[in-house]
Amino acid sequence: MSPAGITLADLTVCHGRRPAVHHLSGRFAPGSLTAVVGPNGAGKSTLLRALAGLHPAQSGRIEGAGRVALLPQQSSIDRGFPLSCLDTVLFGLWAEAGPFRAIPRAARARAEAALDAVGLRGFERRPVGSVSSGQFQRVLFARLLLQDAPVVLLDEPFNAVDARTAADLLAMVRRWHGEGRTVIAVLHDMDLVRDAFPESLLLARDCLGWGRTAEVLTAANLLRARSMAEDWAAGAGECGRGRAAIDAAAATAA
Ligand SMILES: Nc1ncnc2c1ncn2[C@@H]1O[C@H](COP(=O)(O)OP(=O)(O)OP(=O)(O)O)[C@@H](O)[C@H]1O
Repeated sequence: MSPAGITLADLTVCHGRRPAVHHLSGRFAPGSLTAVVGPNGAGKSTLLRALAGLHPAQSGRIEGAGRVALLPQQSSIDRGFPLSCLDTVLFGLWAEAGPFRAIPRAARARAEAALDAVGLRGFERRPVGSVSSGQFQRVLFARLLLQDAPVVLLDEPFNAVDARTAADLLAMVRRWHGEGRTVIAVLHDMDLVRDAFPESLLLARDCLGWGRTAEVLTAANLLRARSMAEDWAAGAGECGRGRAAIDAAAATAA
């Protein structure tokens, strides 16, 4: 697996005119394992979607993301579609194969192997609407396995799963890290982050810290993130720095 690093250069990502990620600069080193943490509404999911190319930058740049595999938040997925577990895994190849091409037999075999690897052998034909939350999260991890991307983006991967499933999925995350993939996960469990994630990015729209987890997740930083969230609950403003100011800042830095 050739390692992929991702650089963010003064990245701002908006919903409408409101910034969800605000002038974020830094680098996910190749092969790093980073937790993205912060209060509700801090911009974590928006950042992941931008890294996956699903949400455009308002200003600034994302460099080097290349081929990524995204695990979206489970709550954002409609399981009402009559799709089988195997088809859901195969869905991961649509970006490469296109929606109207036949799925090669080898890909089907790989998808079956991926379901097997996450402990769901025999679930191939089960409709995704009929499996539990934890089983569905395993299906989504199987999809990531099939995608086999150098960058893996995980949005709250251990939400609504039991301890056994969380341990199995965390083992998979550690394996990806060991294989040299760049892994970025949105998480709320600070104990887990401190225990298993060497790097952290603390976001509250603005970046409050990015680096070694112990240095980022200080009591002072976490308190500041919380108070920023309380401030914006009263009403988020537009980005105060206009295009001209951004260009001037970039020119000064160059
Ligand atoms: N589709 C959307 N349209 C408008 N605003 C949105 C949309 N999605 C998110 N937002 C807003 O953007 C901000 C950041 O949302 P985002 O989902 O990225 O935060 P988050 O840190 O992932 O939150 P959480 O921890 O609750 O999942 C929030 O204020 C949210 O209300």
